[in-house]
Amino acid sequence: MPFVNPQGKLDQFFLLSQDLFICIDFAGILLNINPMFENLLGYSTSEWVGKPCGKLVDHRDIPVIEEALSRLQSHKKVAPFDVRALTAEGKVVWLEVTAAAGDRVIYVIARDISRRKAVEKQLIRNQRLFQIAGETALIGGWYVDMAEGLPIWSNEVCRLHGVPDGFKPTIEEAMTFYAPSSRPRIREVFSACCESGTSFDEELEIVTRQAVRLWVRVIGKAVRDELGQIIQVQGSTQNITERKATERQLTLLERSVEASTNGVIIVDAQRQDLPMVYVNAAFERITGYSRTKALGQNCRFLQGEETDPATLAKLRKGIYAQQDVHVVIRNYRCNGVPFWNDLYVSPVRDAAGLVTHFVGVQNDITAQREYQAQLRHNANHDALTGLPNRLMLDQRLSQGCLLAKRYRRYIAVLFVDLDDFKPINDTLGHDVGDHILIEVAKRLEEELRPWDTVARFGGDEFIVLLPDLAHEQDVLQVVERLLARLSAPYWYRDSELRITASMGIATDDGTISEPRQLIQQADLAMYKAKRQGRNTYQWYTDELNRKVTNRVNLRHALQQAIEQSQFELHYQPQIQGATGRVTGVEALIRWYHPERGYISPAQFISLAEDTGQIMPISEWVLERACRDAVELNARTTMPVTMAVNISPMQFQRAGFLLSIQRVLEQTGLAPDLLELELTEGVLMDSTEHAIQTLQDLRALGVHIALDDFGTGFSSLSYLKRLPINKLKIDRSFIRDVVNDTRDAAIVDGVVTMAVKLGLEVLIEGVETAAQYAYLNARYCAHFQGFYFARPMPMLAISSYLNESHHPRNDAEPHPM
Ligand SMILES: Nc1nc2c(ncn2[C@@H]2O[C@H](COP(=O)(O)O[C@H]3[C@@H](O)[C@H](n4cnc5c(=O)[nH]c(N)nc54)O[C@@H]3COP(=O)(O)O)[C@@H](O)[C@H]2O)c(=O)[nH]1
Repeated sequence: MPFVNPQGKLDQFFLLSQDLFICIDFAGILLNINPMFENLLGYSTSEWVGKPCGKLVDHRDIPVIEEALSRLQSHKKVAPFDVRALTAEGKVVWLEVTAAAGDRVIYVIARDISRRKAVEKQLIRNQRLFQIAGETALIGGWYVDMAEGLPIWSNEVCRLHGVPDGFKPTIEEAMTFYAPSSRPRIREVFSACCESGTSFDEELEIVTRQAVRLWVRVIGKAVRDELGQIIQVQGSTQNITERKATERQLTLLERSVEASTNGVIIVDAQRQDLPMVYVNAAFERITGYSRTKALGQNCRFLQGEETDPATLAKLRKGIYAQQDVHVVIRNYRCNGVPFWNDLYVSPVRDAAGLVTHFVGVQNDITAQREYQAQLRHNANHDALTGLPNRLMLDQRLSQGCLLAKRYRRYIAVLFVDLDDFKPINDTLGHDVGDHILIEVAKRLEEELRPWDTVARFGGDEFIVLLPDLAHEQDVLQVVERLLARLSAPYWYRDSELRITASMGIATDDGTISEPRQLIQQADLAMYKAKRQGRNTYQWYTDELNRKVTNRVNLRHALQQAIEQSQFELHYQPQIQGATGRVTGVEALIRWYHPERGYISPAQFISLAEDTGQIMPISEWVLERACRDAVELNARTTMPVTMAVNISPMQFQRAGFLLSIQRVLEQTGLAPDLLELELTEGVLMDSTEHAIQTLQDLRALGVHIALDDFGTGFSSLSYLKRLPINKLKIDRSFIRDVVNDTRDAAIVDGVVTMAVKLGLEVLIEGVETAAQYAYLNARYCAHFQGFYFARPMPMLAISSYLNESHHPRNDAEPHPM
C-alpha cells in the first residue's frame, strides 16, 4: 500500500527522503517502505512487504524491537532507539529509529547512523586506550578552567594522590599535596602558566593522603581561545618514583665509579674492535688520556714495547671466552712513561645473558711494584754504595763457580780491604768515610767488566768476583789495575785524601764444593798482604791456610791458658858491665801447655795482641813480676830492678797509668824498682799522648826502657823528647858485632848518642865471651844475654841473685 497523502505532498517527501520511511501494522508486518529503504538495505519493496520487521534486524536487537512494538501496541510512546539492520549483502547498518502509532498503522522513521556509531566506537576505544596508557604509565590528566578555577583530575591523578576517583580539590587544596620542598616551585610555574601561558615540565615530590612520598613529573600548558585569552591550563601528572629511585641509584653508581681511585673502562662488546664507551676520571689521571681521546678506541693503544705477549694472550683469551680475567700488564701513559696496570676485566650481560659490554677495573700499581723492587734491591744491596751485599754475593759466587766449571774457566775472588780507613773515619768524620767508600765502589766497578761482581762485604771490605778467567794468572792484571786505581787521590770538598788497599786473591776452577771458602781464603791472603806492608796483594796458599788454622787453634788454647793459669814468669838477669853486679832482671812470660810443653812468647804474644787476649795476660804479668820483685829485693842486699815488657795495647789503654799505680800500691814495690820496657812502635803511635803518659810514669818514679832499639824506623828527632831512662840495643846488632864493622859502627853510634842524651844503655843478646869482652871494653853499659844466664824460674833467679857477683853464669842453660 502506497504511502499516500491526500494532497500528494507527503508522497513526494516519502519518496525523496534520505531517511527510511516504513509503515508497519500492529503485528509488526511491513506494509510499506520508501525507496531509501531499497537503497540503503539493498532489498526490493516487493521482497519485504508483508514480512515481519523483526527479520530486518540483527538478532541481538530483536528484544529491542519487540519491546518497542509492545509499547506501541498499547499506544504508549516509544523513545528513539538504535538497532542494527542487516543489508541484503549481510552487512550491519546502524539505524536510529523513531516510531509512533497511528490509528491503524505504526509509522517508523529510521536514519542511518552507522558513521556516528563508528565514531562513537572509535572514541570509546580511544578512551580505553588512553585509560590503559595512563594506568600503565601512571600518567593522569588534569585541567583547570580559568572561568571556574577548579582543577579536574582524571582517575589516575586521583589514584596518584590517594583520593577516590572523581575527587575534586580546590587549587589550594591541590597545592597542599605537594611536599613542602616542592610547593614553592609548583606555585611559581602554575601561576606563570596561568598568567603568561608559560608551559612547565617539572619533577616534584608529592605526599599522598596516606602520607606516602612520591615523585611526579608534572607537565602543564595553557589553552587559549580564538582571541588568545588563556581559558584553561591542562596537563599531566606522572608517577616517576621508581624512575627517580633508579636514577638516584644510577647517579650514585656513576658518582662512585667517577670517584673511584681505580680506573674504570667500559667497552662495547657488540661493536667491532671493542671500542671504549666509557672511562672514568681515574682512567684519565692514570693514563693521561682525556675521555675525548680515549672513547671510541680499543684499549690496545695503552700497550707498548715492553708489554708482555704472554700477559696479552691471557687477556685476549679471557675476553674471547667472555670470562673474568685478571692480569698485571705493562701499559703506557700518554707521555710514553710505562706503568704497571693491575687489570680486572669482566663481561657485562643483558637480561637475556648476552654479553653487551666488558668492564675493566684498572689499578696503577707502579709505585707498589717499585717499592717491592726497592725492597728486593735493598735486601740484596748495600744502602751506602748500592753494591750487591753479602746475600747477593753468595748467589753470584755460586753462579760464578757453576759457570767456571761448565766453561772450564777460572773464578777469582779478591778480598779488598782499605788500609788505615778507620783513622779517616774517626778523625775526619763519617761523611768523609762514606764519601771514600762510595768512591771506592765506583772505581772498582769502573775497572771491571759487566759480568764481574763487586760487593760490599762490610765496613771497608769489598769482594770482587771475576768469574770468567782463561788463566789463573789473568787475575793479576786486574788486581794491579785495581790497586793503582784505588791509590789515586780522593777529593772531598777540595781536600785531597790518600788511601790504599790490600788485596787477597783466591782462585778456583769452579769445582770447589763450598764456594764460600774462596772468600775465607781471599780474606786470609788479604791479611797476609796487610802484614806485608799494605797497598799490595797476596795469593792464598795452602801454607797460608795452615798457618791461619794453627793461629786459630793457638787462640783457643791461649784462652784456656788464661782461664786455667798456665803461665809462669821466668827472669833473665841484667848485669852492670862496670861492676859485674846484677842490677836487674827482665820478666819473660812462659806458657806451659799441659800437652805441648813450653810455648815461646814469640809464638803467642803477637796473636794475643791481635785478639786482645794480651790484656788479661799483661795484667797478670805485671802483678806477678811486681810481687816477685818485692820478694827478690827482700832477699838481696843491693836493689834489683824488675823490667816488664809492656804491650802496645796495654800502654794505649785508658787507665794504664792507674793500673801501674794500683799494682805498685798493692804489691808494695818501690816505683824506681819497676822498669817498663816499651818498643819504638808503641811510642810512635800518637806520640803526644805517649809522651804525656811517659812523663806521668816518670813522675811516679817508674823507669822506662826503650826496647829493641834500632829495629824500628823511628826518627831520632823524637827520641830527645821522650822521657826515658834507658835504651836497650837490639840483639840483632850484637850477633856479629865483633866481626862486622857495620854492626860495630851502629852499636858505637847508638851508645854514643845515648850517653850524650844522658840515657843508660843495655846491650841485649850477649851470647859469647868475645862479644862481652869487646863490648865491655868499649862501653859503660848494662848487659843481658845467654852468656850470663838464660831466663829462669823464680826459685832459680832467687838463688842466682844470692850468689856472689858473676860476670857470667856457667850453669846449664835453662830449657827456654
Ligand atoms: N808483652 C810482653 N812481651 C813479652 C813478655 N815476655 C816475653 N815477651 C816478648 O816475647 C818475645 C820473646 O821473648 P822470649 O822468647 O822470652 O825471648 C827473650 C829472651 O829469652 C831472649 N834472649 C835473651 N838473651 C838472649 C840471647 O843472648 N840470645 C838470644 N837469641 N835471645 C836472647 O830475648 C827475649 C827478650 O827480648 P826483649 O824483650 O827485647 O828484651 C820478646 O819480644 C819479648 O819481649 C811479656 O810478659 N809481655
